[in-house]
Amino acid sequence: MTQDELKKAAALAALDYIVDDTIVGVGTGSTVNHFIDGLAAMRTRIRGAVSSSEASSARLAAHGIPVFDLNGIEEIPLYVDGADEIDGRFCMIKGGGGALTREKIVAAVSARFVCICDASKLVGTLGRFPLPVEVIPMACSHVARELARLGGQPRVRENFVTDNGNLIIDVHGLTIADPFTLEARIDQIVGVVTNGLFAARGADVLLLAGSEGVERRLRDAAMTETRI
Ligand SMILES: O=C[C@H](O)[C@H](O)[C@H](O)COP(=O)(O)O
Repeated sequence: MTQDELKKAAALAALDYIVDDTIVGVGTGSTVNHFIDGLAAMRTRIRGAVSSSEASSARLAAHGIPVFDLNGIEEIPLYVDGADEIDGRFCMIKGGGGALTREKIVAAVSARFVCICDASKLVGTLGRFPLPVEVIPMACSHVARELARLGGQPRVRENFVTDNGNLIIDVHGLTIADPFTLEARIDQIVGVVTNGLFAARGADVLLLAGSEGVERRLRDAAMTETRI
């Protein structure tokens, strides 16, 4: 199977987690696009979605799925999103598509985070994928210097502006042994909006697609594994 076929398999497995008559939290990226396309067939069973990016909102709307403003929503039972890397503790690097801030916001108010990935995303230690950091434009040089002090090689993402009108610095060369501490440390740098480490709010369920099928891993059940 190609990587895209694996992404689709993981995405479609997440449809089993849909709760009828609720609002679904929807992430961003090529894996999530398959989820949105699958969700279209179930749109009469849900009230609609809260989206983490303009791109996902447009795709949801094109399928006739209502997209709600998060501020009007009290409860999101389920958030479905991909990741650039995920480790054994279900901490993730996200933001390869630049949607990390809205993703982190929607994930923060969702009861359950289901991460959908092809098997290449599972790593022992986070950091091979450059860590995205969203920054206020006027603080870009300051934040880059601070990130270099933490041991990374910061590079401003070229020709890219986030949905929030900010810039992304991708930090290369990090070996992230303690994602919880690093996430909090980077957030303390003045000018940082969000960083792409999702440790404090990691995934609850991982749907990992490989050549043998989609493996479901649960963080809170001592890494129980079942084939589905
Ligand atoms: O900003 C983008 C998101 O964090 C994505 O979930 C992440 O980059 C994974 O994307 P993809 O599903 O395209 O590999």
